[in-house]
Amino acid sequence: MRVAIIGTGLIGASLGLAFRRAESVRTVVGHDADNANLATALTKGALDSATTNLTDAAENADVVVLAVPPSVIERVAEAVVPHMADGAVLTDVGSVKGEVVAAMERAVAGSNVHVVGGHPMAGSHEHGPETAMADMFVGATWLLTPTASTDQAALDRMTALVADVGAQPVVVDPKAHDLLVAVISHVPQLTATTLMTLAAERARKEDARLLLLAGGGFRDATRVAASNPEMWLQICQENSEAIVQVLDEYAARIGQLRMMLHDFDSERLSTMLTDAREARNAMPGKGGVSGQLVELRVVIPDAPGAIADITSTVSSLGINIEDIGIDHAPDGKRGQMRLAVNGFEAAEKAHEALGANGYEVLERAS
Ligand SMILES: NC(=O)c1ccc[n+]([C@@H]2O[C@H](COP(=O)([O-])OP(=O)(O)OC[C@H]3O[C@@H](n4cnc5c(N)ncnc54)[C@H](O)[C@@H]3O)[C@@H](O)[C@H]2O)c1
Ligand SMILES: O=C(O)C(=O)C[C@]1(C(=O)O)C=C[C@@H](O)C=C1
Repeated sequence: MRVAIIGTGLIGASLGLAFRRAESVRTVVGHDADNANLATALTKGALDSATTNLTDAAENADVVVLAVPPSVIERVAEAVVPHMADGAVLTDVGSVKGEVVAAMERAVAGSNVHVVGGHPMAGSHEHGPETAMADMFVGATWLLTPTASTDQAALDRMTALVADVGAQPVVVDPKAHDLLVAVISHVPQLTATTLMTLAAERARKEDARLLLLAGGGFRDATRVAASNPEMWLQICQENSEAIVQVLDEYAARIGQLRMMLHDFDSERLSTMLTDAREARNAMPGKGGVSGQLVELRVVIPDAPGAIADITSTVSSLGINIEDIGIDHAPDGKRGQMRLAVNGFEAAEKAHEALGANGYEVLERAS
């Protein structure tokens, strides 16, 4: 299969790297309006070939993936469709679907090109091809958003392609998609933004040391506040209706929480904290992991080879690291590495081996 990727930024280049390892993909051609991003994607090995001409990229492609910002999807779709092969599939990776899918369907009207909207639930707060990763979609959910007019064979083709890059395809209606992601992606981003702004302003006005005090909790809760503002402005604009609906509910819940604290209603507060804890612990982990994920927190010095020593100690036991992250201490001299492994037995073994190598380890179900 020949695939064209339009927009070789973070998601487009990651997809190119993943496609080039996928069995069903023979050739990956890329185009980007920014020549530097196109060249970086090519150098990173995300593309078999690159072209600065948009319509050349779409020529003879079996699948064209639009990995551009949501606001330009319609314009780019209109430009590529007349050049696409008979029966080809036009898809996208945009974070919003209702309006975007409708725009792509308008662009294919009268042609024999089939639209299947898509949205990988994986990414990062970074942007651009420099931080692209071949494994970005492994184990991630990939939402596919057919409509009443979607061709079943095109949906089947996209389902197989998504599975071929290691993701889990999930079919959902475009409007329903927008409300779902408002809850689990868009409002969380705005919450992180609000929290970060609050802390940064207090640090500026009251105590400059405030942000130095931040531990893993604040860092985890605000990571996505470092995302690309231009992209989020577009996401907010395109999904404002659903976001406002969820923000209203969120604001009402914050109001209830405030009242519980004001009146110190320990019973209701305790119920809320307990329910949230249970829901968080029951959250499905990384796709493909059938057992209980257990997190090991390992204190690491800021020294060459420390990360490699920890990961090789665990992998030499034949234990797969399912997830990994590092929280840096504000002084930059130490940090905590978070490793998730599958099951308590594996966690015990890894814990013991790391302890024997002199590392301080904390273990908990994740
Ligand atoms: N970043 C994430 O975590 C994430 C996750 C899932 C989906 N998405 C979606 O993926 C899409 C791309 O996001 P990204 O994070 O890769 O952004 P990015 O900024 O890294 O990449 C976008 C690329 O599109 C290019 N581009 C812009 N206008 C263009 C045009 N008219 N023609 C050709 N190329 C053009 C840019 O030069 C850039 O290289 C967006 O629709 C976003 O909503 C992002
Ligand atoms: O930063 C990350 O880890 C993300 O995966 C980003 C994230 C998300 O909210 O989950 C952000 C927007 C995209 O549409 C999909 C993914």
